[in-house]
Amino acid sequence: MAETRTTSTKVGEKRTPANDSDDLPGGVVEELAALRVIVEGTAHSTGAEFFQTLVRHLAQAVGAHYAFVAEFASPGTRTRARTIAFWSRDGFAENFEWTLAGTPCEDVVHGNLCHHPSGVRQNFPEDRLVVELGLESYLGVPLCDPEGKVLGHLAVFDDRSMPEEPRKLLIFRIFAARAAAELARLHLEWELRASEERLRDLYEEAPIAYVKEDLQSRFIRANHAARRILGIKPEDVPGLVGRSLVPDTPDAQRRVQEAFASVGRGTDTRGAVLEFRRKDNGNSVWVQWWSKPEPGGKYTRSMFVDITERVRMEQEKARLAAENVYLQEEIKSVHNFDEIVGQSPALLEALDKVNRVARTDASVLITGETGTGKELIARAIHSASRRHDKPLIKLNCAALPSGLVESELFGHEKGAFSGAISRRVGRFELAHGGTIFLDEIGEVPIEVQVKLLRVLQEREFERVGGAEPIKVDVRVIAATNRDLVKLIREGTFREDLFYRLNVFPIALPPLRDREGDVPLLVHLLVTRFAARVGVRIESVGKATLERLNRYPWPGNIRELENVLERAVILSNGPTLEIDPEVFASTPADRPPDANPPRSPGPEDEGRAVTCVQQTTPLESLEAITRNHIVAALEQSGWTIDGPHGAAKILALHPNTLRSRMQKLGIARAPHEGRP
Ligand SMILES: Nc1ncnc2c1ncn2[C@@H]1O[C@H](COP(=O)(O)OP(=O)(O)OP(=O)(O)O)[C@@H](O)[C@H]1O
Repeated sequence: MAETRTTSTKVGEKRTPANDSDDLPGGVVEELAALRVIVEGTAHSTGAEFFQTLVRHLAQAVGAHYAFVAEFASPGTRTRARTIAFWSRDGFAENFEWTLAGTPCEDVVHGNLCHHPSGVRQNFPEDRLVVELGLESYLGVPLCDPEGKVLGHLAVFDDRSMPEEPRKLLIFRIFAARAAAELARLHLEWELRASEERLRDLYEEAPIAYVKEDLQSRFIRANHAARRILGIKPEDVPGLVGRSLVPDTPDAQRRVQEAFASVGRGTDTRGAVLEFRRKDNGNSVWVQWWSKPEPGGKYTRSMFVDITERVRMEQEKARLAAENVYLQEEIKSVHNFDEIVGQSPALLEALDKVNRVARTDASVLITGETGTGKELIARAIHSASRRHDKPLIKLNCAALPSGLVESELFGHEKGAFSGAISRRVGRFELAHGGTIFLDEIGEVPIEVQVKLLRVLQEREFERVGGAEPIKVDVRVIAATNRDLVKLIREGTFREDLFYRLNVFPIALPPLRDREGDVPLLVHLLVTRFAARVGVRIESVGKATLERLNRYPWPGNIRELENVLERAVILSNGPTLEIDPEVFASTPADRPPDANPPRSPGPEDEGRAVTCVQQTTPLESLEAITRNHIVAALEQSGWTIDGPHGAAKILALHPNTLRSRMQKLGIARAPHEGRP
């Protein structure tokens, strides 16, 4: 083994170039030349290129055959190193990796400058490189970051001896300082890149949607969640105008305008609720959206979460609430459609049509005078149809101010939003799967008729104030007591709508044309009212029945119901009698064919009204009942029980009378004493 002299200086010891140069008489020129080489050679390069330039010039400057700069092979373990640039005699050699133990570099990476002027081969027989290259000498220095942490090392070595020369050492140190600075810079850059990558991953994979956009809502960046919610591909992102995905409905536009107006102020803490259409399939998505402008004021960072599911649930809740209200109204009205009474050929013909059409989905137009049973027939069609377990939704088009008919039929989008989506569901949506019964169809305002026509033709419509088409599967049954053909002539009813509705017409005969049906109806209705009022009626007087039969019933069955209900309330015994006076001032004695009563229309309002006023109670039935009970009480001196009591006069059980008095709020005035 050759004699070796090893110098080892701990990193951090003060060995400045100035100290070394003091020992260098006349070496200044060479140092300057070396410095120039290093500055000029590396000034414009960084990274791998910088290190290549550095090792080449270093080898030249110190007159060694070999030079390399190396770093730790993996940042965690410091047992292996790899070269970043390796100058070998007269060219760059391939970089390589090696285990530090048993090599001259081992001591260097622990923070020491090591100089082996000779004998390296003998001292490090396990080092393959040393042996292969037949090395004699080695000079190595650790490369540290500003905090003193060793990042790698710089070494020159030779197959000749390398005597200790302070001038060479100085040059070597200058190169080392440059290399250390670049290595430290690279490490910082890597760390920065890694942390940026981590942030990018976080941004990209975050479950919340993030978008960077300009104040015109032009997208700059959108993370994965944002792209997924809006149905956009990565290549769609740059330049996509977010607002172009907002549907063109007044409500959606208003929301987005308000949201962007508040961006300058920073959006409110609850987040704006916005509606978008997905770019890929046009489906509706709802998001809760927050946005904050960047300090420069040119861009804004937006963040949103998908709340479509929540909104749908709220909409469904609203729909169910509307349905619930409607169904409760329905329950309150008594449906006796199982009791269509009559055997007149005219009625049987109508019922035969009901049977035929019920099985189909055809639209039906029921015509007939008022009170002929049009609604009853509509219900009968629905309950005999395949839709019977779905709702039958009714709308009396004459019962609403014309301005409300449209929103009642089709629903409307409501503007205000304070945490919940508020919209009104129309009758058509409620009837989905079932039947809609449009009573008094002749009263539908002409402007709404177009929309109605579209539902009939295309089975779709938009809510008032909405743009989204809504598909429905609804069977339409309409009814009217007006002459629609006349309305068409007058220009208040659309002909095309008429033909759409009139696919299957059913004309209900007026009661006066239903021969033999009056006695059957009288029997049914008297039994029903007697049970309801709580009186016992066994028969109807012969003369009364005759009068009922002869009377032309301009108000049809509804009028018959009213007359009979009043008669039952006023009845005094088991045989129902009706005062001939009830019919006296009516056209009852007139032969029906001579001057048949017509249903009241605007053109003959005066006559019809007179007729109805004469035959129907002017007061409500409740008022009549009340007056009648009070009259009986006054006659009995407010005595309820006993042979001369009011209960006896009224043929009621005393307890029934008491409860009825309580219900109607009948009480004796204080000065009349207690009953
Ligand atoms: N054939 C019938 N048998 C028993 N009751 C009937 C019959 N037809 C109608 N009614 C009864 O007569 C009343 C009026 O019927 P409905 O309301 O169906 O008539 P309408 O033609 O729709 O009346 P409007 O044109 O005034 O709306 C209801 O109480 C109904 O139950």
